[in-house]
Amino acid sequence: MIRSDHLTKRYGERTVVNDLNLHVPAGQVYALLGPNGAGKSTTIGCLLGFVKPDHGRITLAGSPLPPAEAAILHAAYIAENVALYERLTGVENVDFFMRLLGRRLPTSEIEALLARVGLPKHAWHRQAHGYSKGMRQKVGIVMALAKGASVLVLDEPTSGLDPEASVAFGELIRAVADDGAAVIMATHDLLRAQELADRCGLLVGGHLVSEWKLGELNAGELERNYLDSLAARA
Ligand SMILES: Nc1ncnc2c1ncn2[C@@H]1O[C@H](COP(=O)(O)OP(=O)(O)OP(=O)(O)O)[C@@H](O)[C@H]1O
Repeated sequence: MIRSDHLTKRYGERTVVNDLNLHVPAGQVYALLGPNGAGKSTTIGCLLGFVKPDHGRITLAGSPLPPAEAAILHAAYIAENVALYERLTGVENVDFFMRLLGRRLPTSEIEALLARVGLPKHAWHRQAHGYSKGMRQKVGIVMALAKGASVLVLDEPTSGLDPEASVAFGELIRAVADDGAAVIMATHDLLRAQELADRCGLLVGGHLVSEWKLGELNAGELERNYLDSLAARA
C-alpha cells in the first residue's frame, strides 16, 4: 500500500503540496492527474524520499521506516525516461541492478522476465543504447518484478510512447497490480488513466480537489469531469 497523511511541501512562501491525503491499497492503480505545476512530481518525490516534506507522513507497504529506506526496500520507480547503462545489454542492466540490491538472479530468470514483458528476444543481449523508449520502460518493469516490489511509483510513464506501446505498457502495469502491487502513476494521459486505474485524483495548486472511481466513468466523462473541476477552481 501507499499512504500519505497530511502531506505538505513548501518552497519558500509557496505551498506546492497542501495537506494531501492519499491511500492506494495493494492491488490497486491510482492515477494522479493535474495541470502542469500542480504538484504531482513533488508528491512522487516525497513518496520516494527524494523530497523532504515540511509536514505529514508517508507509509509505503506498511513499513515504519522513513520513506527513502522504505522505498529502497519495497518500491520501484519508473520515470518518463528509464535510465539504463547504455553499454550494458538488457540482461546485464537487470543483473547489475539486482547486484546493487545485494541479490543475484540467474540469467535464465532475467530472460524469462524480459520475455514476460514482451521485450523482443533479439534485444535481450544487445547494448541498451539502441533501445526505444518503450523497450526501456519494459526493462524498468522487469527491474520492478525482479526486485519483487510491492509498490510501483510512475511519473509520466506513457509520455512519448506510441499508442501500441502505451497500451502494452498499461496492460503490464495492470498485471503487476493484479498480482498485488500498489501502483501510483502521475500522468496527463487521461485515456490510459481511465483504462488502467481503479481511482484517480485531481491535484490543482497542491490541493486534491476531486477523486473519482474509474469503473464508473468512460474516458469522455473523465475528461469532462477533469475540465469541469479545473473550471470550477478558476
Ligand atoms: N526544487 C524546487 N524549488 C522551487 N520550486 C519547485 C521545486 N520543484 C518544484 N517546484 C515548483 O513546485 C510546483 C509543483 O511542481 P511539480 O513539478 O511537482 O508539478 P507537476 O504537477 O509535476 O507538473 P508537470 O505536470 O509540469 O510535471 C511548481 O510550481 C514548480 O515550479
